[in-house]
Amino acid sequence: MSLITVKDLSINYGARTVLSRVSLSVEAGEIVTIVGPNGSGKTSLLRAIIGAVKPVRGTVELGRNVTLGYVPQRLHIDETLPMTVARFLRLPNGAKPDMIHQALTQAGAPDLLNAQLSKLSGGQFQRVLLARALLGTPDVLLLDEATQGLDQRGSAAFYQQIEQVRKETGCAILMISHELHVVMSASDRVICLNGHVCCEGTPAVVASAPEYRALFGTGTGGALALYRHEHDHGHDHDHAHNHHDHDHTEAAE
Ligand SMILES: Nc1ncnc2c1ncn2[C@@H]1O[C@H](COP(=O)(O)OP(=O)(O)OP(=O)(O)O)[C@@H](O)[C@H]1O
Repeated sequence: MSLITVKDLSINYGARTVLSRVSLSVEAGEIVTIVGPNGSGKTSLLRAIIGAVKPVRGTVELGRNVTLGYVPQRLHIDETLPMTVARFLRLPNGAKPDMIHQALTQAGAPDLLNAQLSKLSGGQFQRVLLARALLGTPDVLLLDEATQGLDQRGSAAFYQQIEQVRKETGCAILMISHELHVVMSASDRVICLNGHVCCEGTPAVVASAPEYRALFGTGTGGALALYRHEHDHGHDHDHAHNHHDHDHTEAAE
């Protein structure tokens, strides 16, 4: 059984449909990356998986005893409030010091224990959020654009840490990223989302799919083009749509 099975999921905000009939699954130990333009419903999908958004259609099923760890896109901390990393990590469930130490070590930040949250750099803060998610010893780690605001070196280091976490803990990872050229190599599977699943498969398969190229262009410069691009490719054109090795049916547009 899959760790996560999303079937035919649709999400509306008011009258607006932001996700339409999305199906996907996450298997043990794999790294799956979701890419897609701004506003394509990536965050909404993760939030539906953790149960924070209620879908209007479809289901999210977790495998038996599967636990999720969630690293949000951003978290606002009151900067005037003095709080150490240790206290922040102890807060939700009263984690024990040795668990906190282990989680920080796995997140690549064992030295931050007594640092003040407000003094951390963006990269350090992301590692603390990662440690917080790891405290629950998750079977699947969900990461929402965890490297936003980091420079390229910082985000490459963060993704290396993620691969290290998978190696050490065996957990699966479902992450959102816009840094395609960085995550492509670190992903077993890529899902390209734009209100619906445009295409999915191994990084190589997705990179050469016409749906993906229509959104991202080709080459590493495509990541930038993504943010200027309107979703203007049709799904009833005469070019081939190879929806590789998965069984979802194309969502109605
Ligand atoms: N709580 C909400 N109420 C109303 N609209 C929302 C809500 N949350 C998100 N939206 C809208 O739904 C659409 C999808 O948002 P979502 O954050 O899921 O996309 P995204 O792909 O993660 O975007 P980004 O890459 O910018 O983070 C956006 O147009 C957003 O403005």
